[in-house]
Amino acid sequence: MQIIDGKAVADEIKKEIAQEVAEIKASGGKTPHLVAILVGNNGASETYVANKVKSCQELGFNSTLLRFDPSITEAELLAEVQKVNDNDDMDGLIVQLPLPDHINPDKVMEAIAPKKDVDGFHPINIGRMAKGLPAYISATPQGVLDLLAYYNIETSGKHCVVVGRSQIVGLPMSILMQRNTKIGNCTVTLTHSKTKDLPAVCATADILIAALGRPEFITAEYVKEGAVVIDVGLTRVVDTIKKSGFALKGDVKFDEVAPKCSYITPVPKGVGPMTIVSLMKNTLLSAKNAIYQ
Ligand SMILES: Nc1nc(=O)c2c([nH]1)NC[C@@H]1CN(c3ccc(C(=O)N[C@@H](CCC(=O)O)C(=O)O)cc3)C=[N+]21
Repeated sequence: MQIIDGKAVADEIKKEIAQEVAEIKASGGKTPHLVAILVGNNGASETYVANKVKSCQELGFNSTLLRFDPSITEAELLAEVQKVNDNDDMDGLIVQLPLPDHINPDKVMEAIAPKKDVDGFHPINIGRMAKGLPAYISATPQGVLDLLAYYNIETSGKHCVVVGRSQIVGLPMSILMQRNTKIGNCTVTLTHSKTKDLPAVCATADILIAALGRPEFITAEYVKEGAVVIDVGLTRVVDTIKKSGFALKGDVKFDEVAPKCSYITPVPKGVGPMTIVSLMKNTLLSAKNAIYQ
């Protein structure tokens, strides 16, 4: 059994990106600029956005954090998105989710110019990704692909079971794993809350990707001997012993599942750090006009 070290892989890729950005700057090219919009003050969102801004600083990117009060109207937020769309210096825009209930996230995602949609959430990018055309691929699924590639994990012909059909992880993950690409060519089963006999279905997986958002839901009975298990879950659970008052839990009950696996990602330091790296990579692609000319 091998534990996939997402943090170490992320750090290595970050070094490569920083090197490339230094070269771009030295030759007078465009410094990548990522803009993050944060509405309200959700504790977890604060941490994630702070991590993104910090990564920009480490890699030599410019970054702008636009914070808005939770009372901002949908129309006002859409106008703010438009301002970023119209600003040629700004290469990438992410609007941190979740948004307050009175704002429709789909409307906001659709308002972001596809060429600045480094989250890969715009219908154009999802459609282009599904067709195998150049597109921004959403950061978490891209991070999972990069981890599988880094560890030379064979995917072709394997049965991949994805648990969870979210627009930002489960659904794109299932599309990516079946594509005719180096990491791909899986037979994919996308499971969700209405799936019958979920433990039995999961137990047929060569590659099991857990992205349902329920802490420690995937126990040993869901896992086949020798499977590759990728844990995308990240839930804050109250833990009064911890200084922060919470512990981070994945969707997989690590201690009982790990002994059965060939490879497994931990939480934290698994998929999470790769998500941020993917976002940085997409922002660099945007600054280079590599996806949209
Ligand atoms: N528009 C938008 N784009 C996103 O990409 C997006 C989002 N909204 N909303 C929330 C999710 C969540 N997400 C994470 C990013 C980094 C870590 C990460 O760095 N995790 C560290 C630990 C972080 C910690 O200590 O809390 C780890 O797993 O080791 C986790 C989760 C991006 N998201």
